[in-house]
Amino acid sequence: MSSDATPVPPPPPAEITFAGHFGKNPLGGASFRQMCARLPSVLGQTCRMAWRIDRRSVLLLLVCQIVIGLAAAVLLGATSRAMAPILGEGRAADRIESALPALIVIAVAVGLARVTTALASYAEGRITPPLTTAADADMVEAVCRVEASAYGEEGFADRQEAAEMGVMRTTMMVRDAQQFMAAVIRMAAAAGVLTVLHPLMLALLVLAVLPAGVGAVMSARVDYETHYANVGDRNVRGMMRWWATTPKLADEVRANGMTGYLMFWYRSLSERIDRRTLAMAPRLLRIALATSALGGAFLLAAWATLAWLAVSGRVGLGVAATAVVAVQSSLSALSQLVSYGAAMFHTSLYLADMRSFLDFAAERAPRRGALTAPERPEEIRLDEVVYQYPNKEAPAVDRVSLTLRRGEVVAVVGENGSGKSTLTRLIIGLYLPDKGKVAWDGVDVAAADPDTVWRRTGLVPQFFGQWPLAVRENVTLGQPRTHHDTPVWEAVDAVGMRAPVEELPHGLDTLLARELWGGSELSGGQWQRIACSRALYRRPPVLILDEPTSEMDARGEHRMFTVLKAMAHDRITIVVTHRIENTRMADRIVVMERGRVTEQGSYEDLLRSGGLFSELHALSQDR
Ligand SMILES: Nc1ncnc2c1ncn2[C@@H]1O[C@H](COP(=O)(O)OP(=O)(O)OP(=O)(O)O)[C@@H](O)[C@H]1O
Repeated sequence: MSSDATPVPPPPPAEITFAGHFGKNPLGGASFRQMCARLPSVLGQTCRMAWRIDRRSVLLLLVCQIVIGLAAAVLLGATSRAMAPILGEGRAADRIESALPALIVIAVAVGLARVTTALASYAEGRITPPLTTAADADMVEAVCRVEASAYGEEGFADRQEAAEMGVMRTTMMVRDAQQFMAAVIRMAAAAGVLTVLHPLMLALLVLAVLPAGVGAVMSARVDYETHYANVGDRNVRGMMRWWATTPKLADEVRANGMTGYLMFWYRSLSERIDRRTLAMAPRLLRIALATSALGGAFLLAAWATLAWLAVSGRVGLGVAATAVVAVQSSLSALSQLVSYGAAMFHTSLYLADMRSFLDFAAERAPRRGALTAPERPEEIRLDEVVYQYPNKEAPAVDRVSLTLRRGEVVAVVGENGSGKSTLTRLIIGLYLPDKGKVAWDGVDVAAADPDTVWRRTGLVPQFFGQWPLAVRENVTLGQPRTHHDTPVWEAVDAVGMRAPVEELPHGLDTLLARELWGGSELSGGQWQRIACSRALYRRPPVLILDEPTSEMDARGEHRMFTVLKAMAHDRITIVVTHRIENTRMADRIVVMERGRVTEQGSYEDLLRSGGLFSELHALSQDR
């Protein structure tokens, strides 16, 4: 029986899986043969990626592999030649002397193999870091370049998380491929020698190692299944880790007593991930035991066959001794082949996720057309514009027709969720309408190169970046207009931030990141002023401010609107605001309700009309 006195248990984290209808486990229907068949394509993919990065190192790596293989073959041949005199009749000194040429060849082959192995690892070390950097940069760029609407698609974040694993695996893929190739070459050399001795030996050896190969691939499969089941949870856990530990939210977390819940939540999620991982352990153990037992039995048979061949006189003692070396060598090469083959197969699964995400992102890169947005648009016309977010029942913006003119300041007001922010994003082409048209001086934004549109826009969003960069870059966003700081100071002045910036330890050079060594922090309102200065610095022909003064003091707000008004004559300015008093400065006010524009007009007109605007105004006065 629960009562108000018994503490209510905290809710556990929601169950999240990557299995939404866009996520498809590539292992779902793959057979063992199909999986093995992936290896050549992974090898090819690795080669192509590495070739693009550093051809000389790839060539060096290939030459090294061939030399290592040849050295292994020469070593075995020379061992066979040395064994005959060493195991023969006569004085020890004479036997060693006649084996000497072969022994020297062995020493040279061993030395050569060591040197080339070192060179191969040097070449691999040169390829891997830039390869990983390239894969990582490709990922970041792919995400930065997609249409903003793609972020809302189901499975986007989970697919991205799965793809990140592919980026991490690139750190191992060249080494795995190199070791795999080296094993193939060593195998070929040893197998050649063994086949000459007795074909049965080779067959038995393959049988001895094959179970381990099957086991490694089966284990990789189980491991990937676990990874796949955990992708969603790991994604959320990673995000939650940031939210729980970032200094930006430290006050909220502490003062609201949330630490306990966050830790419970984090641990529950981690334990759920661990439970899935541990549930796989018995399966992995069964695979390991079965395959080791089978492999051991076949290996025993291989040694027994060799003993039988030697005892029955079918091969000489010298040949049998060489066979021992060849068996050992091919056994280790086969094990290497199997374990790196499995590792490559494993990597291929993650690379497939990475590839599929990059393709998914490429399909969502803007493909709008080659029209150029006008340099300084005279008017932006919205014609029956409709936009609905994925998985939403109703459009956020519904059949809106509106004309915005240069020199005009338009204020957009309306209750929370009425579609104001979405409307501003449609005006500047961040989203494209599902129906209807947004045109800048007649140029359809949906058919214009988005870069030409965004070169002409400045946006202060509700949630703006507090970039861990210097003050200067926080204003210019890395797009300086001049070699000197005059325009930066103008933008800083316009929002009343000169004195606070001058008081910072290094002025415009001060790093705005308290977490980083030497960084400083601004207050919430000061950050918002900096965000506004960014938009002013750009001097854009289309300026959009979404609740730009929500955190500012009265002086800052007054200053901001005065500046906006002063610079409004040669641009289209749109201000979204909840402070009805602020709309006095606008030439026109647009009122939104449930995605529709229900009223338009001047401050006085709307007050008189008795609609939602006058109601909101009355509420704002009723304190
Ligand atoms: N990224 C998104 N994905 C899905 N739905 C969204 C997204 N952004 C907004 N919405 C939905 O679209 C509708 C309009 O949201 P919008 O942010 O445009 O409203 P708003 O008028 O700016 O609200 P506020 O005054 O709270 O800022 C809301 O129902 C909201 O839930």
